[in-house]
Amino acid sequence: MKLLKVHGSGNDFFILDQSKLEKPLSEAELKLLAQKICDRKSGLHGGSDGVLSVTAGHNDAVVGKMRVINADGSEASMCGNGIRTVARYLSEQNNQNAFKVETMQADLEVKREPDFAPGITVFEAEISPVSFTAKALGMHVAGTEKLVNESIPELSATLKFSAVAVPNPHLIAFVDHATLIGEELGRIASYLNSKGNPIFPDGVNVSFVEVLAKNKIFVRTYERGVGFTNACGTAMSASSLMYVLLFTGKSGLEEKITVLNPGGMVKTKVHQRADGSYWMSLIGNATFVATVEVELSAALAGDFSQVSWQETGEQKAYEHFVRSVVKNEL
Ligand SMILES: N[C@H](CCC[C@H](N)C(=O)O)C(=O)O
Repeated sequence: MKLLKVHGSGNDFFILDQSKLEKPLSEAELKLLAQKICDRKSGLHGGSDGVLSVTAGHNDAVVGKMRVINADGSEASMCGNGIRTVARYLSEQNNQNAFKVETMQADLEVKREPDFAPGITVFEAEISPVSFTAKALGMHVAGTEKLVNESIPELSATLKFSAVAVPNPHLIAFVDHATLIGEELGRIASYLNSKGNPIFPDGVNVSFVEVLAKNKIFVRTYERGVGFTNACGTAMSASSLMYVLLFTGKSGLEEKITVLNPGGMVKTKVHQRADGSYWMSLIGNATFVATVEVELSAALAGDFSQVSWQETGEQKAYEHFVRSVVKNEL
């Protein structure tokens, strides 16, 4: 079975193109495969944040379909960093640079963009649909249908939170630098992703955001189904939306925002449609790290003793990009 090790801003995945398999995996196999190969200790070559399953799109205009399986085996409706890598994979498979990718709730536009630096292939992805409703978020906060810059005393006596689904659920707080790098994020996020918590019973991605300058933010995220990751594309998009709504207002629409994260940097734009709804553009690297071959039966058993791992050489270019370009942005 062939896999492709990829990352978007250091948020890493294995792409599994199921259209190349004799028989698609069962739901149970797909879940178990993610749990086995993603494990950071016992997984495939250091594991990953998740698996991106690619299959044929629902019609010719939609080049492929992406499903997102987190490292714990749970499925998410969207993955912003992941869809850029799937877009590049489908672009090279089909020799197209602009097309749509089917996701759980929408067919999303993707397109090739100019490289950020030598060897840094870049794609732009549409992040949509966006909803603030408690229902879309799976959120239960007493008497709260929409949470925008409000306190949640059960979580924190000081922080103010916003909740937005893009369409996966995000809880976001704007904080100072000490809080950004402190323990609060892990404490709050692990509680909200613990079994039986009454606020987000299905879990939630939690991000702390520091405003570094006008149209420049730093986003640190604890992801549902994964834990702390280098970056979370939907979180960076959701944080950009909240930055515009809470700090710049309408003048911030259509402006390019630089979003830094522990794994690197992306650019975002926030758009508003005539009907008042929002969507975002997420622009960032789609790095292919290695091509991988492993027997499915061995992978499902967590046996990675007979794996073929061929590095592409792109990771060196990415690390140079982070050292040179990204560090200068901080
Ligand atoms: N952990 C997320 C899915 C992956 C999203 C993230 N990796 C991204 O780039 O958007 C969730 O359960 O909603």
